[in-house]
Amino acid sequence: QFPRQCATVESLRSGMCCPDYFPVFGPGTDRCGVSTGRGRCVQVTVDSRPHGPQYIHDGRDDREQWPIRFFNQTCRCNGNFSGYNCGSCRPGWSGPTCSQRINIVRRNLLDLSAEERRRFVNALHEAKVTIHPDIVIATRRREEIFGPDGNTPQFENISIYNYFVWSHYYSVRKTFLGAGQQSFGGVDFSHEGPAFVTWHRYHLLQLERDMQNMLQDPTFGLPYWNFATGQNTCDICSDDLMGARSNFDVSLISQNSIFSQWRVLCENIEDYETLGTICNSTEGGPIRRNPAGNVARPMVQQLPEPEDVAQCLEVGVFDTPPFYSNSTDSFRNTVEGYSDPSGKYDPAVRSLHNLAHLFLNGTGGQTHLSPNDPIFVLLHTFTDAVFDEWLRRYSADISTYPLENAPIGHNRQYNMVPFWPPVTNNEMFVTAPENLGYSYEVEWPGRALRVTEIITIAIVTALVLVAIIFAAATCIVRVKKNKDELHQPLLTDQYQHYSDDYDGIPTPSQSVV
Ligand SMILES: O=C1C=c2cc(C(=O)O)[nH]c2=CC1=O
Repeated sequence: QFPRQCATVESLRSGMCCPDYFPVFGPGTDRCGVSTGRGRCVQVTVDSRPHGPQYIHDGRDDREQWPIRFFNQTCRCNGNFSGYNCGSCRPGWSGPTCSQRINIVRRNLLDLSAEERRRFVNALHEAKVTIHPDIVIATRRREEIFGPDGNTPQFENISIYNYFVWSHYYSVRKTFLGAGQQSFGGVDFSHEGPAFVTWHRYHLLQLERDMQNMLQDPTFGLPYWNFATGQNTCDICSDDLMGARSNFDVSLISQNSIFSQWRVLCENIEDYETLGTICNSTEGGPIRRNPAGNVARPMVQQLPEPEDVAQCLEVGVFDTPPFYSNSTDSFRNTVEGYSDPSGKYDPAVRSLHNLAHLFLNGTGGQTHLSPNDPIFVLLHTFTDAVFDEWLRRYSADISTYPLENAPIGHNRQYNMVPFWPPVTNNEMFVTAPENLGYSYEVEWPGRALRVTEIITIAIVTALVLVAIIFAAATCIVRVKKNKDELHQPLLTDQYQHYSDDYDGIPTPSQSVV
């Protein structure tokens, strides 16, 4: 969440997090790369518009008006410069002056060659075991951030992949209300609201960027899992991809997969909730996964259908009041999966993204843990591909993205929790190829016809056929009539013939047909 340089008593006390880019003349002399025009240190802007009624504990949570409880000054970068010290480029740009356009292609995981699959799996594992070069995480709430002695900032190093896991946990954690009091769960900074799509988009961009830097490969792109197969099997759960099922325990991953060795972060949810602590970088047990194995909930034993994606893309309004998990006719609530694929809200339904999570039936199906299963990355790139297609089809119409009264964290101008430097939901509401430097190699299913459409087409076809038959019959009758008229001898000729050689028996030319 915060740059290592800012995890100090001085930085926290001053509220300034503007690290140097290249401090030739000593610390603090090149904040935000100011000496080379990269950026400068400015006041943080926070969203102070009202949030929706779901959150009732204002003043009790560090994530309110993010990131003001920790820092009120940050770098603002010029042009295409970006990052915590303006030392990197905005997504879609590269080069020493960030003036070269780049486009990263996100492909279907199943289309990767054997060598590409191997490289992707290895890259994920490297991210799991490589300490994040820039970022550290807070392991205590702001109230306790200086530690028991009041002078020891409570931050920890974390690996690149585990930071991805931790960010998701931090965004969904309950609000601690004090020892002996039940933590408040009616809060989620990344789900059940319009920020669902923008938050997860930035979450993926950040992992992709971190992995590009780690691999020193600026072309590295995260693949996607097209989970809308309608099947009751996980087609990417093979040992060359996300790991097959173990032969020894149905809910574990095969030992032939590196992912069987991964250990899960943020498992001790009861501790965090009762003690008011925060998940740290300590890992616990293995990833659990039992696709289609939830016998108690048959509805989540089958993945979404291709048709569901097609239908969801027909929902033309981005979000609808109350901008929550009970919104109806909302594209966001439909792709998130609280509405049925046509957009109708139904509390009993789980579809698209939610259904894919629940189908996994294990670590990947529990919100505070789900990114621990690497399938999360692929499930969300596909969800993001659907969002991007929606943005393309509807010209990124942001008019129904609420400026206020969305659940806390979800207003258009809210800085997404817990990212640093501050980035608003707004900034992710743009088409990816043109604005964020990546695109999806994907073909969208055509939409099957509705019953009313089938009936209309049948009626129109029948009417057209009747019209054609009628026209043809009229034509035939006319032609026949014309022919008859042509073959009808003139009366005078007839008289002539009869009078010329009449012998009482008409010749063939004289017979009347
Ligand atoms: O990790 C997640 C797990 C989820 C479960 C549901 C549900 O609909 O019950 N939704 C989820 C979202 C997640 O991100």
